[in-house]
Amino acid sequence: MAASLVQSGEDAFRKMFKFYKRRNPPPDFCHVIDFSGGIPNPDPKVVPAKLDPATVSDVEAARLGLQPVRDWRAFGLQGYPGFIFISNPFMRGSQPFWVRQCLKIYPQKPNICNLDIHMSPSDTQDIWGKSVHALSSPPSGKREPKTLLERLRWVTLGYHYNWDTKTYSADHYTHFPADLHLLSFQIAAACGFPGFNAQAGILNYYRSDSSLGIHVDESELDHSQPLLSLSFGQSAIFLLGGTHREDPPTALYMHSGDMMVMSGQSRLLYHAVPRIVPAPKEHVTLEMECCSMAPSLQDNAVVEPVSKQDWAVCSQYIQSSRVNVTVRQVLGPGQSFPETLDAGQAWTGRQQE
Ligand SMILES: O=C(O)CCC(=O)C(=O)O
Ligand SMILES: [Fe+2]
Repeated sequence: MAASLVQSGEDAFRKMFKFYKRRNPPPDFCHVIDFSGGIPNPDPKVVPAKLDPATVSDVEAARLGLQPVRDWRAFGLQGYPGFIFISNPFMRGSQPFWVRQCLKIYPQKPNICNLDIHMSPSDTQDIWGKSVHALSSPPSGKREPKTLLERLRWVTLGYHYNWDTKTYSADHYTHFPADLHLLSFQIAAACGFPGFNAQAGILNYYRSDSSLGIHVDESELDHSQPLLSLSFGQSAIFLLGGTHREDPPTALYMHSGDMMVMSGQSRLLYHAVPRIVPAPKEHVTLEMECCSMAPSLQDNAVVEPVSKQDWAVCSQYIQSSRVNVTVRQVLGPGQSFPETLDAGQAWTGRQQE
């Protein structure tokens, strides 16, 4: 049985991935679980998840642009212990701040992005600044070269993930953004993981035809801490599989503002994003009302108002794109990288090959 699956190359996960990626004819999305709204056809797998509202005060949540934890709509999935889906817990008008951070701030140096591979640091120094003019101008009708922002595919934060060796290393670390660190700390605390320490982040930038292949995130050395995932902009079909690559997955919609927490037995599950789909209209228009947000902000808020100019660029970008942020704790308390995993040596070795 296993041999025939391997021969045909069509195990259940790959089959499902191809099904949802297909353009012609487009797939039927009727089996994709949608946690947003009232869940008109509740899927029997979906169960309410219990959070811990006492761990995050309403004031602390509001500083980050989050609703009080008791109002969050959180779900689990039968058969996936430790998986928690939080359906957009952001206060209306606060997503634009996080979108702006993902597009304008987090791609800045010393963070690392895909463009660094073929460009010099001075060329990738100011991706936002070099892109805003073209992105704010009305289309000229001519074929314009893509801006750096449009060519951005990934950014790494904190311990920078090495895509070749699939490792993190002690000597490849830069300061993790404090605002995202605090947001992650509070989300994890509400989900029963007090003390979560965001040490690495990967931002993925998806265009409408992008996808992300089947993988498991296992490079972190401490798997007792959850993996957090936040999404903004257009929606995605997310496939959540099992502990084996070929296990059949469950398909979920991930909309703007939605969060996933993969913990416990679900921390090391295979997953993939076969397709980006247009966001339901009301999600983007209502949730992204940024200019009405300013009066409701507290004095010590982390979330700041986004200027009209910045928002013009961000809103144009997310009309056809999705940004996903995964946040990871790499090391447990007191843990350090083993000597043998010195990525400096591993890296040199590869270059000499
Ligand atoms: O885009 C997503 O929803 C998933 C991203 C992901 O799996 C990753 O960055 O490891
Ligand atoms: Fe992943």
